[in-house]
Amino acid sequence: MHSPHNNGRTSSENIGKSTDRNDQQDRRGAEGGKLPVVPAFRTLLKYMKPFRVTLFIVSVSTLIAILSDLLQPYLMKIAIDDNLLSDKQDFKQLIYICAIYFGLSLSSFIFTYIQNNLLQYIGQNIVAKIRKELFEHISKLSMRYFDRVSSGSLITNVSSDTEALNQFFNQVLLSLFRDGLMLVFILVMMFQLDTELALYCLVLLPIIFVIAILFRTKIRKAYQTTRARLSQTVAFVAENLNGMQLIQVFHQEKEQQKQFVEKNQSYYNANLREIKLNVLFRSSFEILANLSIALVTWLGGKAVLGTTLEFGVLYAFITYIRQFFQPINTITQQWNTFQSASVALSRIWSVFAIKPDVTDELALDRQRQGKKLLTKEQVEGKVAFRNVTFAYNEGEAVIKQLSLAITPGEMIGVVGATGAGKSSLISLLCRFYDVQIGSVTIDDVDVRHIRQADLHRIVGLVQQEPYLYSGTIIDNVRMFDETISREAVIEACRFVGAEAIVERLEDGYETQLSERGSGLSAGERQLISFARIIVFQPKILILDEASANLDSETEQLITQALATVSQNRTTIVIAHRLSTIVHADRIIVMEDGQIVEAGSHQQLLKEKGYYNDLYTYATARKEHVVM
Ligand SMILES: Nc1ncnc2c1ncn2[C@@H]1O[C@H](COP(=O)(O)OP(=O)(O)OP(=O)(O)O)[C@@H](O)[C@H]1O
Repeated sequence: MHSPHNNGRTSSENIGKSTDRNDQQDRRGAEGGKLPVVPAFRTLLKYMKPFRVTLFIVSVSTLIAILSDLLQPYLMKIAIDDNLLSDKQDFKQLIYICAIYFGLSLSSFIFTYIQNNLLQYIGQNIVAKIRKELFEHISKLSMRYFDRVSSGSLITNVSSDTEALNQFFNQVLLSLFRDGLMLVFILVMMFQLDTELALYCLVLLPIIFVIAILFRTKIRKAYQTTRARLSQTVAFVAENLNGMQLIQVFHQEKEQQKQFVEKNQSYYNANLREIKLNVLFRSSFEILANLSIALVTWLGGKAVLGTTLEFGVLYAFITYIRQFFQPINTITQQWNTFQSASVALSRIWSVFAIKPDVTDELALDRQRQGKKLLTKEQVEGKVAFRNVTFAYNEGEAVIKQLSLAITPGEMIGVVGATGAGKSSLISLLCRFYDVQIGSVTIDDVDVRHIRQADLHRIVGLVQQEPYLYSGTIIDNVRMFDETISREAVIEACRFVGAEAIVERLEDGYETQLSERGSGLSAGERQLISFARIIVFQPKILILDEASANLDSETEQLITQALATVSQNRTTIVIAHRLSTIVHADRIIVMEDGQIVEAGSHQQLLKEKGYYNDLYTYATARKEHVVM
């Protein structure tokens, strides 16, 4: 039986399948780079708006830092031509020049520090905000979305894609700001010093651009391949961690390791190619820079010897050429970070663009029309499925024209062969999915007219494999809701009979649990989630009973706990062991998305149908039926 939350898709077969899905998604993600870059960054501007003033301070600081840097060679030129190589011997002016030089270095340091920190502050804030919104958005998406997209892909979206954005702010934006302005100013200074030499240097610009464009396309492709392969590797690891038990049980370790080695190798190859291209690109720039210095030394040197150029000017010029290549190098180096950021942005926005299938629209419409919404406080607990048809995939109905009316406080047991549609039925009541035909109502109100937040307070679900979060037992029972007191949690555990189990643990209620509920058996985890129910007091309780064989002591505890928590509460139990539901008010038997038998235990035995066969089989084997 599948729990409605995870849909039970964790077979080793499915691990492979969802990795394939992932591959497709990653390929789509890699192609995301082809999406228009401008709209992707325009949306980002919206996030930058609140930081307008800070951005202004960053611009001013950048300007001051650049000017401080660029005036230094000019100052040296004055020192060389007016003092060192002249007859004036003006020591006082030389000291002034040195003092100003030091002052400029200090100013460059201070304003670069301010600019870097402020830009980082803006970047970190925006990335944290996007990450938070992305997580919120993903948590609101419908189960249909999680059926399609693997968790590995989403982990990549929330972690590495937002990290790529982080680098965009730390590196690209900083470089565009600082190095772009620096280039312009260096050119101005060069023309100011000597127009002819400056024009020779300008000749290099087209060559630089040709090299940049040549490499740009190649590096971009290499980068996209690297990222797509990294996502595939991360997704593969995530899938494997989720399905580790199955992998070990089915001795799939070697096969999975083989697949991982292949993925790892292809990621390694892609990485190496990207690195090689980058190194080649940078080296080409070094050669060009050195070539132009040699050219200027040759041309300028001749002019100095012919006394048409002052030595100080040549010195300053050569310094500017070094400084000229550095920003170009940095900007072009940032090109792939920029590429990765635009791919990441496209992927992030495409997740944001997905709208949940299940929404509060109809409930909000009702509210707008001034009608009262159903909340937990008013609910009596009447549940009805009216002529419901539901399909996960179009044309493949798994619930077929099913009708079922449950009175407040009634306890219903649901049995049926695997795939009969039991979990799907309760998924519809919890509104993990919406029906295609018919309706599901609570107290005669369609669940689509109840706000999801209210619905999930009205309907409490104990899953087949209850999910436990990283945290203490107290946290897990009260679901991190600090308004619920520790005493209330302890009382709830006592009420459902989980007290003895908790007290057996070394740290008692403070025992740290993990995702897989470390140290607790399936039955014990269910008892903990019964305590959750008591704490949150839903009006309708759904129990997807654990299919694992429980020891008779835990099973007895669970049966007692169920009897306790189901009192005065509409309860639906998907039963794997008939012993749990023998005393139910009504038992329904499902087959192929329909109810084929319904009645009390005694009535169903008399009917001599499926239920009777099941029960006879169980008693003949003197064990509880596990389906
Ligand atoms: N998320 C899903 N996407 C597509 N098909 C699904 C999904 N979940 C379940 N199904 C299919 O719907 C049908 C009913 O499944 P459901 O889980 O409701 O049955 P069940 O009676 O609870 O079975 P089991 O006891 O094995 O969990 C099955 O054919 C199943 O393969």
